[in-house]
Amino acid sequence: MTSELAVRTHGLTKQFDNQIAVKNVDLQIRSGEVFGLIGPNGAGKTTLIRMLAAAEEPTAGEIYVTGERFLRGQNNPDLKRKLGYLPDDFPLYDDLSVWDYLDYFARLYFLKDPERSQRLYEVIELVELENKRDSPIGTLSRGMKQRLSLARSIIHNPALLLLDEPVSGLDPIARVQVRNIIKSLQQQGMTILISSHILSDLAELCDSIGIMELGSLVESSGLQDLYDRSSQQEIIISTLGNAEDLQIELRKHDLVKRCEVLPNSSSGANSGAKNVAIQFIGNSEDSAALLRSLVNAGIPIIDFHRTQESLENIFFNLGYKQTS
Ligand SMILES: Nc1ncnc2c1ncn2[C@@H]1O[C@H](COP(=O)(O)OP(=O)(O)OP(=O)(O)O)[C@@H](O)[C@H]1O
Repeated sequence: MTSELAVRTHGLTKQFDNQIAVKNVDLQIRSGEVFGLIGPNGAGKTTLIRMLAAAEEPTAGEIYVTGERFLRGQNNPDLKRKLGYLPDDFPLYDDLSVWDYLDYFARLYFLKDPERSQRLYEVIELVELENKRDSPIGTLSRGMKQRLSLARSIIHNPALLLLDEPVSGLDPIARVQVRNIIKSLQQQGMTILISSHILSDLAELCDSIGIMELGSLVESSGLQDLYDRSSQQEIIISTLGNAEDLQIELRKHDLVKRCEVLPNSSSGANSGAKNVAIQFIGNSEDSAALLRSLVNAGIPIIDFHRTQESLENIFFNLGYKQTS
């Protein structure tokens, strides 16, 4: 991943009549990262994505994609070629076959044979629709249709892929398939912005998270940074010594907020060990420093296990409303 920015917006604003849908958004997405956009219904996610996709003209502000500025009121063809966009309601044509549908869009991007056919084979393999290549779209399951839409949005190998609710309405297996495709695309170097109400999916996929509320981007940071800042971590520490010695050492640390000796486990690899659960408010480096100091104090640690709060809990802890 490079530190170059794939997306940069400055003061991006969209007003519909009396309604400000997106308010003064400064967004930065690094090249090669998967950026998750979350927020309650009506927060402005779709409007923001539509402006980035050049499907909606901003009322004010600027958009740069891979350093190139969108010019207001112009067609920006070169810039649009860098973008792939999967809206949440893109129409499919039931009578067309998978191949003909993708071929149609490949031609719109002026892909010429033999590269065009090669690209079609490539994306059909990526979205695992090889055995449906000649099937009419109307006969595909919902999950297959969504994978086909994803294939359509990347047919021209865009630098930036914008996905608006790509897993909504899909069953768990279909969601995993879409997630795996997104991971493959990231490995190929694509930058991906994805909005979703399914925070567990985003937690698995994203490098960074942006939170929108009432049109504003109220949070934008690396996922790990968000966890470090916002989550109340629990750490389970197991010692071969006695629990009191461990507790005495733990109480010397300001970042340890609660300390509780757990009942002994009578089976498993750690049977006989004493387990202590602590509430810890530090980041990853702080927990590494805590472990180091316990070892240096001569406590015979055999396990030190951080549990991570879910992204959903963090979202609620930050005071935001239900997302779906
Ligand atoms: N074309 C439009 N005309 C008028 N108002 C609009 C239009 N599009 C969106 N809005 C309003 O802008 C606000 C933001 O809507 P948007 O669809 O961007 O939110 P969202 O975060 O994507 O919501 P959801 O999670 O429900 O998809 C809402 O109040 C919506 O009613």
